[in-house]
Amino acid sequence: MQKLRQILKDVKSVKVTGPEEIVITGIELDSRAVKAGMLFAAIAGSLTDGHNYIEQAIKNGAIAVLVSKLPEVLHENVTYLLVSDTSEALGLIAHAYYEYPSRNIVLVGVTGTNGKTTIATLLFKLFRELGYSCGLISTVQNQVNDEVLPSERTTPDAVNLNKLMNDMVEAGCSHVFMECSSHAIHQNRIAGLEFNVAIFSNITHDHLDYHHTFNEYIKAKKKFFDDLPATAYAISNIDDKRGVVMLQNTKATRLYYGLKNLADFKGRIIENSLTGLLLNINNQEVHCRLIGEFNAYNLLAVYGAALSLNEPAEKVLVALSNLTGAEGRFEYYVSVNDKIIGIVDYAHTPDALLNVLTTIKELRNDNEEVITVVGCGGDRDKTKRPAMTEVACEYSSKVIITSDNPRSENPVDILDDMQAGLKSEHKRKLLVIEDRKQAIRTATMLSQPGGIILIAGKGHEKYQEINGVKHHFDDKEELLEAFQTLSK
Ligand SMILES: CC(=O)N[C@H]1[C@@H](OP(=O)(O)OP(=O)(O)OC[C@H]2O[C@@H](n3ccc(=O)[nH]c3=O)[C@H](O)[C@@H]2O)O[C@H](CO)[C@@H](O)[C@@H]1O[C@H](C)C(=O)N[C@@H](C)C(=O)N[C@H](CCC(=O)O)C(=O)O
Ligand SMILES: Nc1ncnc2c1ncn2[C@@H]1O[C@H](COP(=O)(O)OP(=O)(O)OP(=O)(O)O)[C@@H](O)[C@H]1O
Ligand SMILES: N[C@H](CCC[C@H](N)C(=O)O)C(=O)O
Ligand SMILES: [Mg+2]
Repeated sequence: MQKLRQILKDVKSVKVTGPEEIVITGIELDSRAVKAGMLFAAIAGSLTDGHNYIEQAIKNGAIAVLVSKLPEVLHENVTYLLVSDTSEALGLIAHAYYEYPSRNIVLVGVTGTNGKTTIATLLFKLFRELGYSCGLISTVQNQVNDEVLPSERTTPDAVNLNKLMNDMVEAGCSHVFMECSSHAIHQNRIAGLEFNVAIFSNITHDHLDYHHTFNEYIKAKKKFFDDLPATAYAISNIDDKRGVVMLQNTKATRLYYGLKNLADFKGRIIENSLTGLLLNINNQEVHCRLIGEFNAYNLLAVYGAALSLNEPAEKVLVALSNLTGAEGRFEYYVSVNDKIIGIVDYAHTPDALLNVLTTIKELRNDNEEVITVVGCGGDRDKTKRPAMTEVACEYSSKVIITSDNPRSENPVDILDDMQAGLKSEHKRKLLVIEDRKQAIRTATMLSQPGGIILIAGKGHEKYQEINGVKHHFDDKEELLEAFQTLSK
């Protein structure tokens, strides 16, 4: 419950029509979920516009509405708040409604195409290990210290995000680590939040269904750094082509990490094996349990963030050496009889797939076969489909393409898209098995003893989404069952 006047304090230009001295009981951006006494925020979306549902919101009990254009007929007992950008105003209002949670914690945000979940999760685990009370907001799960909460999206909408962050403050958290997806930045879900540290991992091909061009996608991510205050630290990957540009217009203190170029947090890989990474970070050696060059970057980002928050290097390195990665990221299992290695990984972009497969290539012997099982999500960026198949074929001995959340699309159409323009030498490596369970079974049956199977794209996900229904499905469970069948 908050006074309207109080929560409008940060919205610069707002024209109020109707009663001003009111108290609201909550904020909603979906008219269907509005309850008595709430403020309804009308947001223009990709499918429809919240402005079309103002009447329904009022019928459901809204006493205030946030709009960018006034409806023709106004209700006397409803307060209309006219602003130029409702999604930005909503961010500021939600932050104020939940008593500015970001001001009461150290807030670290991570953006980039790949690595957000890994970096945010490692930071959460690291700071827990260092003795802090912490919150995590991520694709896999949200967490308040040891309490695990389900996560529906990478970054929740402004209302749920501020509510969750406020719960974290109330639970005594001193630090919160969160992923900031490009959708979230673009839709102002994080507007008004005061970040202490912002991290950029990398930018490659993804989400062009939403951002349309690569430049728009870059601009969306860059906005995160442009909006930082001068007191914050902006930490970027200097080896990424866009690593410097990302921080070009930030007021924050710029810091860089990297393996190749000169950087504030400079790493070198001494050894990279299936048991982990031996790294040299700023002239100190550390052995970490994560695997692959891309994880060396993630670990450097984590190290940089911890040092910028004044944690001592020695303590950070000791804690880092104990950490495991996030669920469903390069998790590997070995079959009992045939010593087949099965790897479950969330790679769902061409770049992530390339990274994972080149890492596997570095770690295996030349004579070991690699079978990749991969699919592409329905209602998502279609241009990545053939690119993912090409990468999979280039770096695997055999590829089985299959379903990965077809959503409202016909799975066969997605599989067709994945084969568009495929070179003939790649076609020869390809099997098409729509049913993901069968695809995983087939991979284990085709695998030679000592071979490697990569199951890519779903990682931690526990479902297969078909026509709006989420059916239980777990790559790890399927892999282990297939291994058991093999050993019978
Ligand atoms: C593409 C995208 O980001 N969509 C988000 C967006 O929906 P939209 O623009 O399609 O909304 P819409 O359906 O057009 O409706 C517009 C507005 O009208 C309202 N409405 C609609 C119908 C009605 O009867 N009443 C009503 O009030 C809606 O609540 C909405 O506020 O705004 C909605 C409200 O916040 C979000 O729920 C929705 O996320 C959907 C579920 C989604 O799938 N988002 C994904 C793509 C996403 O955000 N992913 C990122 C990154 C993923 C990654 O890590 O790679 C994430 O952060 O999770
Ligand atoms: N720094 C990195 N660079 C490139 N690829 C990476 C990096 N870190 C992880 N990956 C690959 O990308 C996959 C996704 O990693 P992660 O979940 O950490 O990224 P994310 O940015 O959170 O993804 P999403 O946007 O889907 O939530 C991993 O399973 C791995 O294959
Ligand atoms: N969280 C991201 C990646 C999902 C990866 C894959 N499993 C898919 O469903 O496309 C998204 O919703 O776009
Ligand atoms: Mg993520």
